[in-house]
Amino acid sequence: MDILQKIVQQKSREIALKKSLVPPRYLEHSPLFERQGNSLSQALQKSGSGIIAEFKRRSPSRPKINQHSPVQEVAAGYESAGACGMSVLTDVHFFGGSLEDLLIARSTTRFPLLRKEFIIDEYQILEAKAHGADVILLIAAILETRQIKDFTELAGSLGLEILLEVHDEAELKRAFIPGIQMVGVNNRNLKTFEVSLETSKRIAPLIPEAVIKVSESGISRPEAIKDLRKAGFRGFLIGEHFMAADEPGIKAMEFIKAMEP
Ligand SMILES: O=C(O)c1ccccc1NCC(=O)[C@H](O)[C@H](O)COP(=O)(O)O
Repeated sequence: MDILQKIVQQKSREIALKKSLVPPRYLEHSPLFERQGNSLSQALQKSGSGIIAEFKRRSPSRPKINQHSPVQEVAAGYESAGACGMSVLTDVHFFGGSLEDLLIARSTTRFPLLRKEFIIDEYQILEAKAHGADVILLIAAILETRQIKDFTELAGSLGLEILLEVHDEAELKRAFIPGIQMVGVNNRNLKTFEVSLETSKRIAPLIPEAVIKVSESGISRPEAIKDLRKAGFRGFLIGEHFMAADEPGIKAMEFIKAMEP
């Protein structure tokens, strides 16, 4: 069983339990359900840094990244560093994140927030809205095309944008549907955990022109951004490189300054 299959197995158990404890209609009572979303795709379009800075405590490829930084400090740091948005990992079991982290990030900042989660059920989309997300991630590798259509429709009705994540050409071909605002190419091979920015460059020309391209994972040098921009990318999702620092917000600020021409 590969890592995504393990995560999905765990996720199915968690969702069944959550649904029995908090029925979906209760999520709709969250005051955040009325909040108008803040568009990440527009923020990325308006040039700026293009950085989507991630809050990530640990991961299957790196068991200890940062156990000490409070999410409110990191969120405020990323926003004042000039990031276009923030990605918050909400998976508890494999990444040490939580929905509470998302809620705290929301209460601290105004910029767009991505719920970084392994979404396999509509319930998780309602949760994302109820906890202040502006964008959800849909991972092609764990979803049928039908589910991507249904989830995109539900997200749209709630004012949430979609970042569709692909790892290769076949996934892009099968999973991309109109209505998706952003496509993210994940540079991390989830079987070996190796990262290669060449994956982004290879897949970029196949992504429809009108869609915002995001390069995800393994970015640690400001010079890499120049290269990825040339390949057509407007967004750059960076987690480990910032979070491994003592002060992720300061690290992000230095990185964004170093990107300036
Ligand atoms: O990061 C992992 O080890 C991982 C393993 C299995 C599924 C997903 C995983 N990461 C999620 C991500 O997409 C990254 O957190 C994100 O792109 C940022 O990557 P990085 O800058 O390399 O931390």
